[in-house]
Amino acid sequence: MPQGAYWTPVADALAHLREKLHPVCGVEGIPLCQGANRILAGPAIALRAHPPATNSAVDGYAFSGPIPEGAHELTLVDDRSAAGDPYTGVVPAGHAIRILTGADVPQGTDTIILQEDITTDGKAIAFNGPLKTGSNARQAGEDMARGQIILPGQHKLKPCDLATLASAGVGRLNVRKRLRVGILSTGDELLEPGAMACPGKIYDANRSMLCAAITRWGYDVRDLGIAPDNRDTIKATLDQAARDCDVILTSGGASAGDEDHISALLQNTGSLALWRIAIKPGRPLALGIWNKTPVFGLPGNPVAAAVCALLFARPALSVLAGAGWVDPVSYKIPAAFRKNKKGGRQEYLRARMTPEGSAEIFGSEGSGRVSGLSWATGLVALPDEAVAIDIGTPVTYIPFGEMGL
Ligand SMILES: Nc1nc2c(c(=O)[nH]1)N[C@H]1C(S)=C(S)[C@@H](COP(=O)(O)OP(=O)(O)OC[C@H]3O[C@@H](n4cnc5c(N)ncnc54)[C@H](O)[C@@H]3O)O[C@H]1N2
Ligand code: MOO
Repeated sequence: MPQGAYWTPVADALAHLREKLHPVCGVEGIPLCQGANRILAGPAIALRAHPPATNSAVDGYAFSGPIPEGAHELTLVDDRSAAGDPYTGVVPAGHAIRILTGADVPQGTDTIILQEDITTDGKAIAFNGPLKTGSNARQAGEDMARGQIILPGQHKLKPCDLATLASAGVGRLNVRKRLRVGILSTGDELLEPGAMACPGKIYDANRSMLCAAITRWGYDVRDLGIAPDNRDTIKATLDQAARDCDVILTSGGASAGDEDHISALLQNTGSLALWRIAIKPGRPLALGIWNKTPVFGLPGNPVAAAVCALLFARPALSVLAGAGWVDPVSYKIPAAFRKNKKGGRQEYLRARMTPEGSAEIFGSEGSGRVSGLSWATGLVALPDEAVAIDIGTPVTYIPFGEMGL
């Protein structure tokens, strides 16, 4: 650790964000079909029981149970109950009725036998017991009761949640308005991807990555482009962005070099809350406020920008967007590598899980080695303190998928 500066521990930086941030997005009503990735403004209540009526889980025959052990014969009612076209009469005792999967179980019946388990001449069915009452029937409300809370407020909706809500009769949702996230790259050296290459220039890797992550997280991306290393231009860009966005993510210029304008500008406003974090990669993360809008000054090196976005921006944006703080889900798996880590800062290594279920790491820890981000399927997180990792030592693995990527 370089001397002469204070390095905020990762846990302190996360605690600071968690304490200071609060939801900034209003509420709007939307149709259910647009709900994926949106955040519920309040609990979702089942407007209808699911299933709404007891229905059949199979194609077969319905009758009144229980049926004792032995051979049985039941006379068939000359009708049927089908999904969407239920039988509305009453099935008399000692009778059975043809029933199809999903059809309401008619009055006078409560038990269904699979069509494969009977023989029939079209007038009666013959089969062997025993059958318990309720066999092959899906009871009304067994999945969701009317009035039940089916999803809590602050929940970010997954595609499968839309099936749950639809089944419970919910057609419209009250959700948080989408968080507007500005993404700005800074640096004279940056070119738009695909532009004519020239000496001294590199392609902007961070903006596409960050814009895509923001979209995956369900937020509204405001692409602020590339700003040159000119303090007035960056200042004007931030002024406009603070009007158009709820939060701004920048990359580059977060350190303390002559052209590191983001940290300098935030420092000038007196709002640079956190700057140097005890983390590798990502040491010069600059967290501040620009005209009341939170700014995440991510480091320029793409790997550091990715790690800081996942570790700090993701939970913070989740709070701002109304979904509350989210910790990444991690797994303890054996290391497939050796490393002697020094104490003082947390380290995040590009990693992937081997077919045997252990964690291998990318060949280089250089935070400009962007290809390692594509190689990896997640990160191995190493603690602040010194650790000696040998093959088989349990390490913390966080799949990118658990961080919404
Ligand atoms: N004296 C010190 N120097 C540096 C320190 C330090 O603590 N003291 N930290 C180093 C670390 S660690 C990092 S990370 C970088 C971060 O610095 P900045 O955030 O100021 O980033 P830049 O200097 O602007 O850029 C760093 C590096 O990344 C490239 N870059 C920037 N933006 C992009 C982009 N959008 N796409 C692709 N590559 C990008 C840039 O060209 C530089 O190579 O500071 C160290 N120095
Ligand atoms: O944050 Mo830097 O990327 O550690 O090299």
